[in-house]
Amino acid sequence: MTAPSDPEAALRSAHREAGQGPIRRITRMTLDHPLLFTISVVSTLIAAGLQLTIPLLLGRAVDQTQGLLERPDETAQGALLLTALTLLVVSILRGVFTMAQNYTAENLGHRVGYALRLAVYDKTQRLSFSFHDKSHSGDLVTLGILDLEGVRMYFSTAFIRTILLTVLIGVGAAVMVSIDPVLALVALCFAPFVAWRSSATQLRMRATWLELQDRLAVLTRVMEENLGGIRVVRAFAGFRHEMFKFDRASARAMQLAFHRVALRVRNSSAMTLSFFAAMGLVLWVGGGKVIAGSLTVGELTTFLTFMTILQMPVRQLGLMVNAFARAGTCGRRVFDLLDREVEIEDAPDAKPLEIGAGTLRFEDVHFAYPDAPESPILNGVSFEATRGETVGIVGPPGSGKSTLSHLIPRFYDVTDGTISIDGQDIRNVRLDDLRRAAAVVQQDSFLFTTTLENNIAYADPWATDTRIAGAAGSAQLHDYIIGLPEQYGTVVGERGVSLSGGQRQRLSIARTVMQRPNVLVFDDSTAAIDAATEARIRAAMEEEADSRVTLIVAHRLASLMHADRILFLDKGRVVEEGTHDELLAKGGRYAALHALQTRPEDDVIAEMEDAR
Ligand SMILES: Nc1ncnc2c1ncn2[C@@H]1O[C@H](COP(=O)(O)OP(=O)(O)OP(=O)(O)O)[C@@H](O)[C@H]1O
Repeated sequence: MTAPSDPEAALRSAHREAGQGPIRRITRMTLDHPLLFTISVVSTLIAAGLQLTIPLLLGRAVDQTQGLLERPDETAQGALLLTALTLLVVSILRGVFTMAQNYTAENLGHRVGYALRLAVYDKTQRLSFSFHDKSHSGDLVTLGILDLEGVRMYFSTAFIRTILLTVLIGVGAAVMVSIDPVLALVALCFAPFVAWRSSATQLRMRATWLELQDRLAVLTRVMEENLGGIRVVRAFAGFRHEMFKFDRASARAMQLAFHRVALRVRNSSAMTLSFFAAMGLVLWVGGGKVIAGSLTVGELTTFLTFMTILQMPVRQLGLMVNAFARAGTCGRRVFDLLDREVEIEDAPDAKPLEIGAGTLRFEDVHFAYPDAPESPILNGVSFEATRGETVGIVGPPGSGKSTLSHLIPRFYDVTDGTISIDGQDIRNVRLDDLRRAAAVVQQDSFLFTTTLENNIAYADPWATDTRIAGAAGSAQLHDYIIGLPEQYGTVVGERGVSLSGGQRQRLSIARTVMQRPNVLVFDDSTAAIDAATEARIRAAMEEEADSRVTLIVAHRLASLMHADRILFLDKGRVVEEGTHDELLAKGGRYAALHALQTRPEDDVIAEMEDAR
């Protein structure tokens, strides 16, 4: 048995027998806990055996009571007492072993669930952006909760139940046949019908459950979007339309729920009816045999008790079939994710990144997103920047500026060409080293629901207060933070204080600066910050700028015109390159953009039309 939480062992267990069928893999995972597995199976067998002796003991007790009524003596009384005591001991032992079986089976199921939950989380952290671009986060959450639950329940509801039901039904039927084959046939006539009804209904219930799950997912998505876009909804007075959308999804889910209830109730009534009909038949046929003297009252009692005991496992056959089907589908989804190839990870011979002069070089870089290989985004981009240099990247929307910056920390790999740092191809160095050395301040500034301090020190949780305050100072956020009642202890994010767009971006800058990267990329990350604050941020960072390469992607030329070199990107190609003054003198695309941003729009448009 592994320790209650041993992450390494859990991850190994979840990845065993990759590529095999889900049921086989889940069963294999349960075998990683041999002690729990053995206790659970042995307890199940003993509990089932003990349960099967109860009808025999009851039958014997009834015969002994009858004998006592006919001929009361101490021996008969003693025998009845012994049977009663045995019944008591058997019942207690059965309870103890059932308890052991339930506890160990649930315990084992939770360990399997823990291992898979960890492995799923680990995988989603490592899978490349190209995977996350295509996946809906809601679907991953569903997989991480509902599908894992289906797999977790496998051991107790499918595996152990199969052993229990096989022993109870198999041995129970054999014992009845050995007492009276004809009566056994009558007693068991309800079993095939109930087993069929139960299995068929459970499979139909499963199909409707999957549909209900889909409908609930739609409902969640409608709600998520509505809450996420609450400002848009209010601004466009979209309340009625949103209400209609929600009501339609909700009504569909309710109809399906009604259908499921009707299915369950109808099925349960039919099974109960057939069971009592069979019991009536046994009483009728068995009663006749008792009168004829070929069966004792005790034996008839044994039959009736067996039937009561067997009713539960026969009805549960459907649940067992359902548990296998559920574990199969849920397991397939979970293992498909776990078996997914991680496109971007350390090469087998990845080396530590060694920083010397800190030179970043793009050599004839080509790139297309993996899901659209026929639409190249970058077409032969080459440039070089050394420590202390600032490179500005500008160009029309969609020209590939953000894409270019995302290639540096290997969010995606180049399709062709090479990106290197100090001559080391970034695909050949350790990913952790690379991502510590090359950091991107993203366009969207994500805040974790925690304190400002934790948000800023995300990359280095052990950073001193002085460093955190220093980073916030460089990002021009320190003065705002110390004005808050809780200062750096203020909780931000969904359940905390709301920050403005500009403040979020400044926090994002502080977080990245904390990392002291060798290559720092600003991906349009000052768009929500006013020009004066931006200039102050730039001045504050001037000192540290000497220790790294800085790349600035921006639409506002004021953000990058101070750069040592500016690249004008269009359709994934560098169409102009030079300093601000050189590019102005050239009178090309950059100069036109500059004119547009610095002079009245009408003048520039008129000038451009004249030039045509
Ligand atoms: N994850 C993605 N998968 C597929 N295509 C993408 C993805 N991200 C961006 N693109 C496409 O790549 C092209 C370049 O996008 P990119 O964001 O790099 O441009 P950009 O120059 O930064 O634009 P903007 O100035 O508007 O931010 C666009 O056509 C965009 O639709």
